[in-house]
Amino acid sequence: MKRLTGSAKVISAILAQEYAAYAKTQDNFDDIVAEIIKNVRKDGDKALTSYAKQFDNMSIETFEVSRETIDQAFEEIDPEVLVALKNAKRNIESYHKHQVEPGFVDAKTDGVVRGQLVLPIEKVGVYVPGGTAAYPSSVLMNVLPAKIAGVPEIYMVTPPQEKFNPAILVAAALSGVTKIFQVGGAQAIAALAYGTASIPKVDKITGPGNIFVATAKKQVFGQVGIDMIAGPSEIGVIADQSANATYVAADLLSQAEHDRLARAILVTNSVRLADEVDLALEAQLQTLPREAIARESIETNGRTIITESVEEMFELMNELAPEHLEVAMDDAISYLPKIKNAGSIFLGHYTSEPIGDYYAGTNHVLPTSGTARFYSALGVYDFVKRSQFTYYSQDAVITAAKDITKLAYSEGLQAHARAIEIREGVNVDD
Ligand SMILES: NC(=O)c1ccc[n+]([C@@H]2O[C@H](COP(=O)([O-])OP(=O)(O)OC[C@H]3O[C@@H](n4cnc5c(N)ncnc54)[C@H](O)[C@@H]3O)[C@@H](O)[C@H]2O)c1
Ligand SMILES: N[C@H](CO)Cc1c[nH]c[nH+]1
Ligand SMILES: [Zn+2]
Repeated sequence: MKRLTGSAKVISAILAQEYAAYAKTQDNFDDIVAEIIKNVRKDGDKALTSYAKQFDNMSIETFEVSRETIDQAFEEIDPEVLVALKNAKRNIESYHKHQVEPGFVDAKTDGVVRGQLVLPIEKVGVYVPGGTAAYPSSVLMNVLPAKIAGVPEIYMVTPPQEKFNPAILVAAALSGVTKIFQVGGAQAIAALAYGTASIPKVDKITGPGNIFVATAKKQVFGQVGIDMIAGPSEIGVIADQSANATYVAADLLSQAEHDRLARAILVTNSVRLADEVDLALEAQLQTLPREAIARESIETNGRTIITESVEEMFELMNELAPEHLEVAMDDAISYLPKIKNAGSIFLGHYTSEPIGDYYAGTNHVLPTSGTARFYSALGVYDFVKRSQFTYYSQDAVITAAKDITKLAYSEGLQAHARAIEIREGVNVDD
């Protein structure tokens, strides 16, 4: 991988420059996606049919996946995959149940009740990627937290396929999706945001996808809610001389194989480890069925950053704010307090990132492109909203009236003051 060495300050400046160059390349995607969204708003299903032909090479007239096709998937699924899906489902549910927020009532002051209701969002659209790989695991990661939150209508979209991987449809049925539509890319996001004759308009869209999907979610934000920018996968590994180079290379490649635009970054204070990881990467790349994708990702976006100290390893990784962060060091748990920005953290030599992709129960829909500075892993909290409520008795209003009216007059807002004064019995015509 391309190597960056020097002081943390120098490397940080190089990374900032590289990021600025990368951000510029986004302009092109912005324009392509804006055009797709405009056409879906204008032509609805007709545009979806035309994009399915153009981008997925499929002739699609009916977007909803039929009950018979889903039933057939249960006949076809490998029984061991079915068991694994059910075990993953159990782990995802048990982890996400901790995220349920109860709301509260505060009634300590006489005549005053305040509180917060936590209410499920009513209609959610979940994107399940399916361009170059199938993602049944992403079905579970999107839908199960929505179900736990109590969302009544969950619409799943995924790119059309000549023949669906049965696990995608089975995962959708097991987790309780309302309807599945075969439509992918930016056009699927536009359809969920604005609605078409076939696809319902939803309140919020969640889920990961490639650069077209991530850019479309950014562009429809405001028309609908979105969970985050969950674009091409990323992995950052912090490793010292105690790390196993073969393991580190395998984990870097686990994310590189997702997408040519995926990003794998090793930060280490050991030149020996960096050299060994480079050798292991080459050896393992040659054996991967998705070598072309992984190689392009590693050669274009992969970086090995060599620092002088452990402190600098964490400082630089916190600046990168990767989607996934592995700490491949002895006593890894003790470094947790040094981590400020990362979507999902994997601690220790044996905690390989794919454990989280499939099985641990933590969510794999995660913020990318440095947005882990302010976004979190998808969770039950993404599928609810909070409504405040207030009750004041007449006595309570009279007690509070002086403060409220003073504040209203100080803002020059007489109608606000009047709304209180008439409840105190003041004659507002005076
Ligand atoms: N961040 C996360 O949480 C997370 C989780 C899982 C997967 N991912 C990412 O999801 C992505 C999956 O990508 P994918 O491509 O396999 O599936 P995808 O479903 O995201 O994208 C496929 C769709 O992209 C559209 N598309 C392809 N080429 C296009 C073009 N030239 N112009 C316009 N639209 C085009 C097509 O509509 C196609 O159906 C990867 O980037 C992977 O890293 C991210
Ligand atoms: N690593 C992906 C998130 O970036 C999730 C995933 C699903 N399947 C395999 N991996
Ligand atoms: Zn993965």
